[in-house]
Amino acid sequence: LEPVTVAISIAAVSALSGYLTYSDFFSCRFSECCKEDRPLNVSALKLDLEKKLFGQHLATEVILKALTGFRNNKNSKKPLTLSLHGWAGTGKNFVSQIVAENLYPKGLKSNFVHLFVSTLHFPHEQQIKLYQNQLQKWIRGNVSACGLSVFIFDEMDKLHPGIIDAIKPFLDYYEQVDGISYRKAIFIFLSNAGGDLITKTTLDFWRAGRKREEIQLKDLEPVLSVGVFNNKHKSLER
Ligand SMILES: Nc1ncnc2c1ncn2[C@@H]1O[C@H](COP(=O)(O)OP(=O)(O)OP(=O)(O)O)[C@@H](O)[C@H]1O
Repeated sequence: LEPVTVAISIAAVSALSGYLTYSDFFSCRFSECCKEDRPLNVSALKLDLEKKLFGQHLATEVILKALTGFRNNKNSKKPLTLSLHGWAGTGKNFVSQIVAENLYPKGLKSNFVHLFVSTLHFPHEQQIKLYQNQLQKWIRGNVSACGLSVFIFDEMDKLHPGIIDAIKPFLDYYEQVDGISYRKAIFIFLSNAGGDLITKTTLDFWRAGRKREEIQLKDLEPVLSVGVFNNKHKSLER
């Protein structure tokens, strides 16, 4: 290449990138953008969880740590998977909404946040094959459009094992699946399973005169893994 040609190419490239940045700025101002590299505002998420979510010190701690680590890691090896357990009305959907809003201002209404409710979206056992295909297409299509897509599955305890099998390939350590990388995606699973075991542990702490805030994840994990995952959720563990 002659020097003049190079200079023109460079000028053209910098003008083009200037134009792209400019148009990106405007399009993101007026419509929603998927900014995979935008850093997570950790203080805002912390404040939101501490101010809005009541009595769930473990969920607050774990979610904050997991999301911060995941979003700060430029080389995550697999998607972030969070599994939230508890009785009805303990705030699992509420906390997912807080997480979604901290990733995308539109929260659950964002084009990049997808909420599935087992009994609503996958009601008929005889349609499992169709659901599997549609769900896999949906996940694939949305992650290829936005790597930082969020998928929330409510009522996991009512989800057909076939649907869990359809989700599983996206959760593993793969560089790419069919040319798409799922390593920046976030999957949140909500379940009532184990709610009774969590309540029993909490009651045991109370009977022993210990504070609720003293309960640690290690007090619940063994109980949940034996009581929940070794039972109904075998297919998620496989
Ligand atoms: N820990 C909490 N802190 C603050 N508000 C809460 C909490 N738990 C529940 N709520 C309030 O109750 C509403 C219902 O809770 P939510 O739907 O999140 O419960 P859930 O655990 O998802 O229940 P389900 O298992 O029935 O889906 C929330 O929108 C929120 O207003």
